[in-house]
Amino acid sequence: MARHLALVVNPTSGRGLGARVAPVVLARLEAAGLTVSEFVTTCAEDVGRISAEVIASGADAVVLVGGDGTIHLAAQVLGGSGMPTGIIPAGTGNDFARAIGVPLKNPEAAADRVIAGNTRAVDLATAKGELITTIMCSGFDSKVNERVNRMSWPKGQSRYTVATIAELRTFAPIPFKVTVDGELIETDAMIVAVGSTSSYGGGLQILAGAVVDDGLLDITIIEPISRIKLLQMFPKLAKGTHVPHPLVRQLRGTAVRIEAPGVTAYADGERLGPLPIDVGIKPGALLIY
Ligand SMILES: Nc1ncnc2c1ncn2[C@@H]1O[C@H](COP(=O)(O)OP(=O)(O)OP(=O)(O)O)[C@@H](O)[C@H]1O
Repeated sequence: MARHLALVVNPTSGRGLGARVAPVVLARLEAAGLTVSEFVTTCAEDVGRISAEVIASGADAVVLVGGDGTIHLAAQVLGGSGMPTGIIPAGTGNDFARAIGVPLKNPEAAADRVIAGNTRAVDLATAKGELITTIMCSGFDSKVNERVNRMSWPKGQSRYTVATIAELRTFAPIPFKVTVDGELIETDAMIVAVGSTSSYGGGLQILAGAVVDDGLLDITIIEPISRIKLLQMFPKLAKGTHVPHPLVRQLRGTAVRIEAPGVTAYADGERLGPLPIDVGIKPGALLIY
């Protein structure tokens, strides 16, 4: 029986990659005999609104063409709905797609996962009444994120490199209180990150080893290290080989509270709000291809 899919496209993702990828994906899905309705978003609000309309319309599945910001917006509606969701990576970071093993640079292969039709449920984190599809960061990384969002130049991934170097000049360790399932850790730290997937910033494995469907949050605390050592750690983050470092602490739990003065947390690359923030987990909240 032909399935009816809704293709929700953020044309601005990946500086226009979303718009370029969408026709390729549409053709692939239709060639496989699927009926596809395409919706191109014109603003951020469209992503949630269209996702809600797609669920109400009785479509069999939704396929998102976009990056982590698009997935975050759609997940607010699709999370807990039971709606099978396909992901076609078209962002700059694509960390959620990376976590669930979707081919990152081959939209036709990503579409083939939808065509194959196998689904599985993955966990989503929760904070401040929002669903988080990747990682909430606080500390050096959220300050870099804040700086990136203020920058108009350069474009793309290199903004992170420029912002990281700029932030390093003034950053000092922050006094954190991290409570994991009732156990309080008080420590100065450079970074406290929590989430259900392993990477942010386009593949930096800050939560190396996180499993997307184990019902647990992973937490990484990077305790005070020199600026030069923090900089040296970044290439290791890309491979996840920073973990054996004695000042990198990894924990798991289901309820996490993070407190620190003057820190704004970011989640899925978007501003979440000032600490303190309680993070929880909704096991199996999103059904993905
Ligand atoms: N037409 C639009 N439709 C949807 N979102 C839009 C639109 N125009 C701007 N946006 C904004 O674009 C943001 C970024 O989209 P997205 O995350 O998909 O791309 P990206 O930033 O290139 O990728 P990544 O987050 O993976 O690095 C969204 O969070 C949304 O706020």
